[in-house]
Amino acid sequence: MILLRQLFLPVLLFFLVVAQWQQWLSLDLPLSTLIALSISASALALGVFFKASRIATAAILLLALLVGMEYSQWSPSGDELRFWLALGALNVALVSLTRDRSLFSLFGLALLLLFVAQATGGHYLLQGCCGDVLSAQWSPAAGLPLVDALLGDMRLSDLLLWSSLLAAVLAVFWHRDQVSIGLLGAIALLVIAYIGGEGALLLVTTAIGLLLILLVLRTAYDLAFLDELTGIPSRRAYSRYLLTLGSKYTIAVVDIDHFKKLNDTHGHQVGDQALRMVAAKIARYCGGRAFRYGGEEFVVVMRGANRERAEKALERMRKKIADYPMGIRAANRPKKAGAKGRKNRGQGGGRKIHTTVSVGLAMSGAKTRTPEEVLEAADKALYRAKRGGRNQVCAAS
Ligand SMILES: Nc1nc2c(ncn2[C@@H]2O[C@H](COP(=O)(O)OP(=O)(O)OP(=O)(O)O)[C@@H](O)[C@H]2O)c(=O)[nH]1
Repeated sequence: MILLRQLFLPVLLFFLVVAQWQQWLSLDLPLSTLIALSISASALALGVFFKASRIATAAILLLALLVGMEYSQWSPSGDELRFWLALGALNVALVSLTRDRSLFSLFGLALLLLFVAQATGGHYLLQGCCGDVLSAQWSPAAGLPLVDALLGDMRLSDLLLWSSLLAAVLAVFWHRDQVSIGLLGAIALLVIAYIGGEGALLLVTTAIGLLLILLVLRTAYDLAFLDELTGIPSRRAYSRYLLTLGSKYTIAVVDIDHFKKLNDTHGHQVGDQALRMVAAKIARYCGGRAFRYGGEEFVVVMRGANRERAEKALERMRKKIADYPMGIRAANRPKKAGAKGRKNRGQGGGRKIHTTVSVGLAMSGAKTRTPEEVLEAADKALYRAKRGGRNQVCAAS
């Protein structure tokens, strides 16, 4: 597999050179087709590069559709085009339901083989024996009026298309991530091509290619700038955000109290759970931008240097965290579902704990001109909050 991964790009380039030389591929195409092809190929390359295999696989399907249209002698009827679009949409939905795995894994190769088998099988079936199947409609089934009403006017391709939309919606609920939302968007665009026919195809494939590129870039951005554990922006994002600040701003440092004790008493998993809970509350109630600075420390940046407003927001945030009863997960929590598993899940035997935070804040001003100086002043204020008994907000004097 490693050899395959390393040889992928040279082999692809070699194939392109040979294909051009042998005139299997011609670049003598309309500009709009070349643009659509280049955008889809770029989405594929970015997907492979950033290991976003679901996006890369969707790009492969898109390229297959474009290449099929442009390079084969195939000029599809309306019914045929709708069939291929619906089959493409179904495969995108299938990809959306899977997890990101390397394209060069056995699973990735099996998926590619499945696409090739579908393309060849479908092509020969439609050209050969079974072209009629495309225009065939549902024949009423005895005693099933609801099914008849639902499937009444549907052709095979309609059924494939609606199933793919349904599967993609399921994938969104299952994964709850932006890739599955993006792939649902790609299927919605395929629906437009399905309705618009050949005239809409190039525009739609170009739009899907652009959507896939944006999706890879967004995923890469999140990898670089979001904290993996808590999901809020990381220290790197904080450094970037500082570059956008004007001269008046407030920085607060938020630190979880007695976090080492919490880890020692309940274990690191519960510690992580507390970090996630606190991060979510800070992001929601802090009144500015929240970042995980490192360990159990967060920073909040607010535009403007209004001490009263900042203190009010941070005090509310502190109280929300202190009042939140966090149900702790039992270390011996059963993995399998079942009556016992359900009873203990998320409860740690029914126990709730309360976590508190201490906050120090400082504003930019005559003595604190740079963000580093403001952060240092906020850190000193935090130290006073800890010394003063924790679970409080202190402002730099
Ligand atoms: N579970 C978990 N623990 C972490 C993580 N990062 C840092 N820690 C722990 O955070 C603890 C920080 O402890 P201290 O700096 O002594 O602070 P504290 O116990 O909160 O004490 P005070 O700040 O004085 O209230 C250490 O035990 C670290 O192991 C993490 O990502 N997950």
